[in-house]
Amino acid sequence: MPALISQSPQLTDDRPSVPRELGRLMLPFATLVLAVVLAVITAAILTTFFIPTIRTIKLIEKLPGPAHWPVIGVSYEIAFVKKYDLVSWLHKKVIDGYERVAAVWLLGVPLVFINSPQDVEVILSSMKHIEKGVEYFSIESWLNEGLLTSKGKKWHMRRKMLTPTFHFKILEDKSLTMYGNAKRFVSKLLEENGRPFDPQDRISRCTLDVICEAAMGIKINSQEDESGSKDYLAAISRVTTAAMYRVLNMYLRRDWLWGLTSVGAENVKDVKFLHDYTEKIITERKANYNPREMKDEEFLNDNSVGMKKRQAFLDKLLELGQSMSDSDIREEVDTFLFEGHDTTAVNIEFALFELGQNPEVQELAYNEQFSIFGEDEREATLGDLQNMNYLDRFIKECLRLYPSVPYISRKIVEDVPLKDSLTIPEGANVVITPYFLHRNPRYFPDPEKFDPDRFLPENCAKRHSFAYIPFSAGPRNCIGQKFAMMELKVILSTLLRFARVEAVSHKSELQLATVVLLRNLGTLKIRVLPRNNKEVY
Ligand code: HEM
Repeated sequence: MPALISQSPQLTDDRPSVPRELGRLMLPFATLVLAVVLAVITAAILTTFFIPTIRTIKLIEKLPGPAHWPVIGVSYEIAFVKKYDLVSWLHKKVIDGYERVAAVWLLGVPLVFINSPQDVEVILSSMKHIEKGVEYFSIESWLNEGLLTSKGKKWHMRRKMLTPTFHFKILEDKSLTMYGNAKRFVSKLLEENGRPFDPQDRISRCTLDVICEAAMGIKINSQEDESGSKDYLAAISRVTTAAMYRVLNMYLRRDWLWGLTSVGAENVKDVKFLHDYTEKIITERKANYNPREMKDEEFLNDNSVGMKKRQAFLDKLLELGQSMSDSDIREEVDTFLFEGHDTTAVNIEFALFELGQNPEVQELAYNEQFSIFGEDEREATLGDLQNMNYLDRFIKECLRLYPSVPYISRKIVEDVPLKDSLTIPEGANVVITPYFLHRNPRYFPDPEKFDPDRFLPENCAKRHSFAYIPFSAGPRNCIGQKFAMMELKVILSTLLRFARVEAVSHKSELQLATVVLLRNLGTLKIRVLPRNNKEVY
């Protein structure tokens, strides 16, 4: 072989060598790749960037706020903020030093943080500014146009239709369901035999069982057998984390670009899984739902309008099957399954933590339970719940320090004049943060101190009613507020009656982060011991 090559040197020289040929092809190829990359980036920027009007830009520049690049604003900075640093970053940027409002730009979106209860009242009480802000795009592929994210006529119609499904008469009927699940929950905590553990997973399974049984009419028994909920809860955790990531990296707003990223690709699969999960719930309820059998539950006496038909949530949707498509029903089930279990779960986690941190508060709460039930092991009635004044204050204090929904926003559809000649212009994205409002020392002195007595009637009377808004307020407040308060009371009352919580983790270990809801990112361990050697069953 070497001889052959050396005998025909001209032939080899005349023909272009393979590397040189490749080299010549590489240049146009690289140019093409570069052009495609540039086109993708340009398309991403053009389709992602929100284009404000000159008027909006001018009016926003008149509002107080931190120094930042015009229009692009803090987008480059926020993309590098770690999720556990977001709370302190927001505090430094738009809360501290801004008693009323602070405006910043985020990739063309004018964000106006409203920090005073008086101004919050103007926005939340309005019937005009009821469309959700731009951040909600990040959960739309999952919740579509369910009640939380929908707007305009669709929202009005659905809200009117669904409000009666959370009427107190319906709730009264659900207290037994809640109590059964609460007892199962406490007995599962006691199975840990006083060892330190993180109760997060057990709490989520309990609240998921409650919402499935009480609102969807199906039993998934995930407290007994985690296989029915494990993948659902894991997918919820990933989907909410991905939503937060996307809000912080707003340039990933477009679905096509989002789908090209690894987080986005996983998110598409998770959303499909969550939709399949809720479809199974709907199919199961459809198969078992017999309107005739429900008669006693459905027809409840309402003194103002005579006999009125009231149904629990999913049955109402199924009854309207003709006017609602399968995907209409699914988007509401997705919304209520998530909102109905995760918001209460995160709050119960913080409540157990605070019971452990404050043994004297726990004793007062227990004494109240003892004064109502004594040694009796009967279930809690609606009347009992109404007599739990100290527990009510304890829950309110938990929701003050740890509002499950720490950040809400609205799209401003026409200029909003505030007092002292401040104007929030049309097109602004107003942000209201219950987390920071509830820590405003002007309304809650020594705000980090855990003190249920802040909610004694005489103390509440002195405070602006919009200084405390864990369930938001106005027309788009939480539709499940009464359900949530009742569930929190039933679960915590049952826990206090049969068990005692001891702290293991310290307050300094809290790692609060906004991941759609307010979550603790680390583990918060507690010990649970039987109260007076009482058996739960
Ligand atoms: C501790 C528990 C809860 C808290 C702190 C809470 C808080 C909130 C807040 C602040 C909003 C307004 C969100 C916004 O404007 O973006 C909201 C809306 C909503 N909540 Fe709750 N929630 C809780 C429990 C529940 C439960 C148990 C359900 C269902 C059974 C529920 C269903 C909803 C729905 C569907 C909306 C949207 C209402 C609308 O826009 O018309 N929530 N919630």
